[in-house]
Amino acid sequence: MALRQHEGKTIMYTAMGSEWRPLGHPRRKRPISSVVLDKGISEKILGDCKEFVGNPGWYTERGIPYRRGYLLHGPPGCGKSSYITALAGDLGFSICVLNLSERGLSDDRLNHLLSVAPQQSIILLEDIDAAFVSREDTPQQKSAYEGLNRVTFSGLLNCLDGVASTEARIVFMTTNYLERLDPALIRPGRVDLKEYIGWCSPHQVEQMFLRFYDGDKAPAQAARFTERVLAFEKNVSPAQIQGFFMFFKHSDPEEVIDNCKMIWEL
Ligand SMILES: Nc1ncnc2c1ncn2[C@@H]1O[C@H](COP(=O)(O)OP(=O)(O)OP(=O)(O)O)[C@@H](O)[C@H]1O
Repeated sequence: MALRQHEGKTIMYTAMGSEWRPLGHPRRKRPISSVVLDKGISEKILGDCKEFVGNPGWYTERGIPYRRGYLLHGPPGCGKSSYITALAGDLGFSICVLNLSERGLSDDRLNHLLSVAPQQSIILLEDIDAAFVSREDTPQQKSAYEGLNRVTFSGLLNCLDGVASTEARIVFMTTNYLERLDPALIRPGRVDLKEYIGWCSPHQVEQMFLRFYDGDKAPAQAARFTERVLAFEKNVSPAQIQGFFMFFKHSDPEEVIDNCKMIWEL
């Protein structure tokens, strides 16, 4: 009954004390095609996850813990969170969001939470760089973190290594700053697939346009829009383009093309 009620929806969980609670109402599944990534990236990650979820035997036969870690890195507003949400929907998984910087989240509590996470869920550790400083950072930077009741770096590594269960365990981490992460955190076994989710490529600009505008003229208009945007030689995120299209949502596509410099001004 509960399952049928949530069909077509993605449940987000947040940690409350030592348990997981649904965060708001289940969200309508976001189609994975609505997140426009550069060519091949979405297929690569989705394919990897499906392969993993569909082959428990491969892991047990080899005595390998049945878990897989992913890291999406890149600038803000390029679709990391949106993609993970859409991916969860596609897999029929829920998402357990953990904020490692949260005060009061000790190593023990983290360990417990990971072991009681709902079945068929993705564990999402967002902005993983904010929780820890790299071992190469200065003592001053490190001391800012001391004295807080928080997860320790080695505690997190232990928890990640210990996340083993008979069902598929998928952990996603995101960061805007790959270079700030300690190599120990992202070594194979903890992070098995790393993917850069970056500023829009020409392909993405064009696809974003086509998601908003249709009709016979749309392909030619999308090509012109892309050319104009690229002529500025500025980085642009899908979130910026989306915001721009929303601003012009009642306008004619030609007006949208003519005003594309506003992408960076809204
Ligand atoms: N690649 C994309 N395709 C379609 N929409 C996108 C894409 N990237 C971002 N958006 C839109 O921009 C907004 C912000 O995106 P999102 O939160 O997924 O970015 P993010 O990369 O996770 O950013 P941050 O690093 O700040 O967490 C969302 O409303 C989303 O719909």
